[in-house]
Amino acid sequence: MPTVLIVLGMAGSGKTTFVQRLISTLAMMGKRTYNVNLDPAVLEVNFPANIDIRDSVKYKSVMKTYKLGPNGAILTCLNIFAAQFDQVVKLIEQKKGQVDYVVIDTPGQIEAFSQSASGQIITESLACTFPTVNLYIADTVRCENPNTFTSNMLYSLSILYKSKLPMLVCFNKNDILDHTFALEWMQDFDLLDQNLSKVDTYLSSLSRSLSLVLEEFYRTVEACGVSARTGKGFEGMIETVGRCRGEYFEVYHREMVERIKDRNAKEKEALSALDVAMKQQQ
Ligand SMILES: Nc1nc2c(ncn2[C@@H]2O[C@H](COP(=O)(O)OP(=O)(O)OP(=O)(O)O)[C@@H](O)[C@H]2O)c(=O)[nH]1
Repeated sequence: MPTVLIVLGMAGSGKTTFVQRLISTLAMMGKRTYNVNLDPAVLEVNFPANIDIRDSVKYKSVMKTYKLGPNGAILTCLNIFAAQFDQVVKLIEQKKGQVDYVVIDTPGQIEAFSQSASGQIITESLACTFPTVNLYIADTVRCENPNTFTSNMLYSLSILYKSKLPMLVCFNKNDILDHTFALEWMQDFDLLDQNLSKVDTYLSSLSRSLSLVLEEFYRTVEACGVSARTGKGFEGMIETVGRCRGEYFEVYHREMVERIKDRNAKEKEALSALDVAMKQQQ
């Protein structure tokens, strides 16, 4: 059964470069990948995509037809694609004996996928069929600012809660700046606090209060440092993905099946109530 890796991160964090490096590292390790591009607005896909959202929905014509701006058009393309996503799952299922990893690149604007209904539908469709792990890409250089570090941690926390799937935070661009400080901040609140007081603004005191809330999250989540540009840290990261896959089976899968069962039962109940109401009206 292949492991699905959903690559998410803020604009410019290096998602696409990361996906390219991930695919090439896995190939060098003798692993077979099935690659999916979910960014409808990208001009060129710089990795060998087996499925490309742009083959099904045309971003420019969606913009024109529905008179939408760039973000609205990305959301609409994802909605259209999510409605046919069961076909993508079927395609991957057919390949499951020939594939070790399914690698998914998401749109540049993180919220278009991570906070949208279509993103949730796509994630759930994959995760109820295959072991699925979210890879959150954070820009290490930007995280040097403790407020930006906290924003990234909050964002990944919100994705963890929304998707209820194992999460691996990858501090990218560690060829420019070593990521060890970020791992230390995740383990040592006092150290982060000292750094927050160096940039003492209203935002820092908010970040400080939020950091206490985040302590539990830091205990749950896996984190590592990588450079998508040089490939540094990728083999270790792939090893950690293996642990996350284990967690999916031990913790997350059972909860997901229960959640889906519960939702289906509620939908069935609502439909039969609607049926009764319509019959009474006739
Ligand atoms: N030094 C260095 N630069 C990197 C690394 N990863 C990505 N970059 C650079 O960061 C910039 C953004 O990278 P992308 O891969 O386009 O990032 P993205 O998150 O996909 O960007 P959008 O999809 O446009 O939001 C590019 O200039 C990359 O060359 C890295 O590990 N090290």
